[in-house]
Amino acid sequence: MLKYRPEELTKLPRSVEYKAGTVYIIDQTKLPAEFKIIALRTVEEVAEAIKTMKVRGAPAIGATAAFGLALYAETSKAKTKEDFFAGFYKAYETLKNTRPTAVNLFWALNRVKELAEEHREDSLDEIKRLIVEEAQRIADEDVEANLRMGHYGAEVLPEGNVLTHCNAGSLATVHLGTVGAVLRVMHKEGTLKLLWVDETRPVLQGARLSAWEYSYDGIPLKLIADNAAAFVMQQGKVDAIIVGADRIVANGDFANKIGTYMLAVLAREHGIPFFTVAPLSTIDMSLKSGKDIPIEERSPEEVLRCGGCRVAPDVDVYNPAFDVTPHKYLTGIITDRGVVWPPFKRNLKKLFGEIY
Ligand SMILES: CSC[C@H]1O[C@H](OP(=O)(O)O)[C@H](O)[C@@H]1O
Repeated sequence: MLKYRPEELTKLPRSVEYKAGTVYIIDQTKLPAEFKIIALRTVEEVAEAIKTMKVRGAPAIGATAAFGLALYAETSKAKTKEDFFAGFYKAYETLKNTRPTAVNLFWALNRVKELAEEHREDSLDEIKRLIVEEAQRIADEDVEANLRMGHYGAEVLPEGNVLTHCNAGSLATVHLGTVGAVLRVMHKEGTLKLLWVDETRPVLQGARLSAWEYSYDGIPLKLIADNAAAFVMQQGKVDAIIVGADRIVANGDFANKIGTYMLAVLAREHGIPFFTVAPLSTIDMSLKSGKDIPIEERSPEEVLRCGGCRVAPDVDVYNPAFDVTPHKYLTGIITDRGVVWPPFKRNLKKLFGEIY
């Protein structure tokens, strides 16, 4: 039973919206210094915003890409269906090639593409209308999924101090967050005593984004360097760890921001419950193991600089944006259809079998 509505859980606006051929996003590269909403008016601008992480976070990326297709549909000057679909597929490829790890991107793009193809015999105006409608539906469903996950997660996380990594908050989704929804419901219920926020080098999604959005909503938190997480756990100051996910595969292995695997091993060492939370649109049942997940490598500049200052000489850099945590370290997977417990391979298969 959902006790709270989004507006009772956060004062933030949605992270991405669409209106009449324009995609509006919060420019996350400007936070925390500046809260700025920017307008994206071409597919290329949408793609660039995803690539440069002006908008980031698996579900937010998916919804933004879907709105990119809506933007194409609503602004296309094509006179024939053949020309329209030629441009549609070009837009689809441009958006598909932005970032490789978060499966929500491909899930959202394919959902819109398949709908458009199913209605190829309809009028061009009807096809355009359906594309825009489906993109909006994807965004609205994300908010409802987050609301459900918030309630499910708050039921299973123990009362006390929670540690999180990166940002899987409202900014990483259309609204509320995945981790963010759980933390906000716990805060509402009085069961979240303190939130430990990992700064999350090199892009600092924790320090710049999580610290900003959770303090904005009044959640008590302490920001720590990534290297301090183990010490905080060793002092017995963490009662649970909850992180987002960019791709969960059929056996429960999952990709998430670099540094997640380290936390999982430490949680096991210290007997701390370790959860990931993600909607079904983040689960890729086509991959059997985490070894199959494509891991994005980003620019060396992200590591060579911090807060705009150069922090290292011009040396070789390895900058994987994600790592893969084996399912054996997971206590549970909080989804919008309930909590999935071990054995993950069997229970994920059962969950998807009941739905599809
Ligand atoms: C709610 S999914 C958030 C997920 O996405 C982040 O990656 P990035 O900031 O590179 O888009 C991170 O892995 C979060 O856990």
